[in-house]
Formats: sequence, C-alpha cells, structure tokens
Amino acid sequence: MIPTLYWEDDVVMILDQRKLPGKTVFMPCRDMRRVIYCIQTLATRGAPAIGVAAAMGLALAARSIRIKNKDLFMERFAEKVEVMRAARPTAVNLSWACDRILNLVAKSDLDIEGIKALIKDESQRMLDEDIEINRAMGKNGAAVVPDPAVIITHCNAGSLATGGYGTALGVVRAAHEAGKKVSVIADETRPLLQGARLTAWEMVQEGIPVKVAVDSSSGVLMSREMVDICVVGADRIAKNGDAANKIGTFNLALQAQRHNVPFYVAAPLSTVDLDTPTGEAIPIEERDPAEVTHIGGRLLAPPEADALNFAFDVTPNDLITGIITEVGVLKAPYIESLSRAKAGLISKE
Ligand SMILES: CSC[C@H]1O[C@H](OP(=O)(O)O)[C@H](O)[C@@H]1O
Repeated sequence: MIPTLYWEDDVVMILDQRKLPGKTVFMPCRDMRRVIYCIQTLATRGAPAIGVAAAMGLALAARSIRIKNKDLFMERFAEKVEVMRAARPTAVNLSWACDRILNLVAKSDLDIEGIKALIKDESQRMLDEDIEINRAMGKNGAAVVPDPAVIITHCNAGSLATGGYGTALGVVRAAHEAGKKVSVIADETRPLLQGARLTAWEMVQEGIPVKVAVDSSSGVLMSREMVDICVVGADRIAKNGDAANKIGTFNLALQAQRHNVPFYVAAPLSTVDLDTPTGEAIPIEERDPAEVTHIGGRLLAPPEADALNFAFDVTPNDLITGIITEVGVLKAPYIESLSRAKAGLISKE
C-alpha cells in the first residue's frame, strides 16, 4: 500500500489524495503551514491520518522556532500547537495529537534541540503505532464479519485515512486475509467522493471485489438483501457512543436498522472523546458550498444557487451494533464499555 505520509529527512511527504485515483503525487511539507494546508484541503484526511500529520507538522513548527530561551521557546511552541489544533474541528484525533505532543514536551527536561528531536521521533512513533493499532482493530473486527459477506462502507476509512491499513477497511482487509470471502460496496460519498475515488482504489489495489454505489441507494440494496454488514469509520465518538462520521453515515445507519443489518463503527480509542458527553456536543464542520455545487471543478448547479455542506453527521449510539477497537468489539451501554476501554481496563484476551 502506498504510504499516506512519511518523513524524508526533515521534510514531511504527504500523499495528495485529491489527485487519486488518477495520480500518485506526494507534497513536500517543510513547515507547519503547509501541513495545515494539506489537512484543510483534504489533501490528507481521515481522523488518524490527521492526527499523525498534526504531530509531524508540530515537529516542523518546533524546528522553525529560533528562540534560545527554553521558557520562551515553550510559549511560542504552545501558540503554534493551538494554530494546528484549529485546522479542522470534528476529528478529535487532531486535538488528541496536539495534546500528546504538548504533554510529552512539558514533561521533558531536554534542551531545546533535544525537544525538537523528541517531537519528530514521537510523530514517527505515532505513525508506527497507528498501523499496529489498525491491524489489531482489523483482527477484532474480522471476527464479526460473516463468511461470505458483502460489506457496505461509507467514505474512506482505509489505509489512506490512517497511518496505514485502515480502520473500517482494516476490518475488510483482516477478514480477507483470514480467508473469508468478502466483497465491498463503497458508497461514493458526495461531495468529495472519498468512497468512489479512494475506497474503491484501495480495494482494487488489494484485489478485493468492490462495487461503487450511489449514496442514496443503501435502502434498495438492503431491501434486496444485497448487504450483510455495515462497517464505517469515525471522526469522533462521544462518551455515550454517539459517533460522528462523514455526512450520510447516519442515513446508512437508519437503513441498516430498518433492514436488520448489523452496523459497526471501527475506530481507535484515540477517536473516543470522553470529554464530549453526547453527539450533540460534537462540532460539525461546514465546508465551502462550492464542493457541493461543483464536481471535478465543473459547476453543476445554477451559479445563483447556494448549497449546504455539512461534512459530517452523528449516528446515535442506539443504531450502532458495536464499536470495533484495538482492544476488542465494544457493546452498549457504551458509557461503561468506552470508559473502561479508555481506562485500560479492557484488553484483548
Ligand atoms: C478512519 S477516519 C476516516 C473518516 O474521516 C473521513 O472524513 P474526511 O475524509 O473529511 O477526513 C470520514 O469521515 C471517514 O470515515
């Protein structure tokens, strides 16, 4: 699988996902601002990938600070962390990554140059960890995938949305690797078509059969019993299990409930935010209406027409069969299971 992002000496190389599936282009990022640009334009996207990109961006930010006094350095660095934190509002992994780096630096007694190296090393550790977490999550999730199974997914929660391997698509990969006969229905996922462009591309690369479907077709597909299970990603999971994910996920979950199709959310524990009590408290990003009125840069709607572009929606916890994580498949009541998992009280036997 092509890497999502990586260090090349002191440059962060970020795969420009806006150009997939046609072109594989890596953008060299030599400063934090360039990384923020990649996050805000969705050149790099997906909650875990955004977290890793943020950590790498903070390493670039630290290196750019020329202050020799450590206290003043730390003040300036903390200011840059808050600029990074504001890059996108919904995926909690961004804030989680900022806090992880801040906490690490605050506890360090290294000198300034030592801290700069520490942040870069930590960003690489986060990338490596994420891939291992996704593999463990995939294995846990594969156990709930029937054999054979048609798995419907929404947006892209694959290798491209993470450090590698993927969350929802990690479950697909693990089931496939375990010898289960799986195929995927990829919701195209308007407006930016992460499903048609990215999920389909990842599945083709893996040799896993995939069909692209119009977002609004999930009802007819399930009424014709063409779907065995739904597995999607998440950008933030509230303390009660309500899960924010790409716009259209809630609609898919409603169809799944109507047709008794199991609906799973796959996400690392870093996407669970115990400080957010319910889905109502999750900030939902609203993006440029031009993403809706245009496709591939071509205007679809009359120029006088405005557009609504909520980038995410929230699936209430009662529609979620289980939350697949690196420590196991968590079930309701989610307040208990998520809190116990975050406290390290649940580990894969
Ligand atoms: C594994 S997190 C993937 C998650 O992120 C996507 O949003 P975006 O493409 O805007 O970053 C989408 O919600 C995916 O499910």
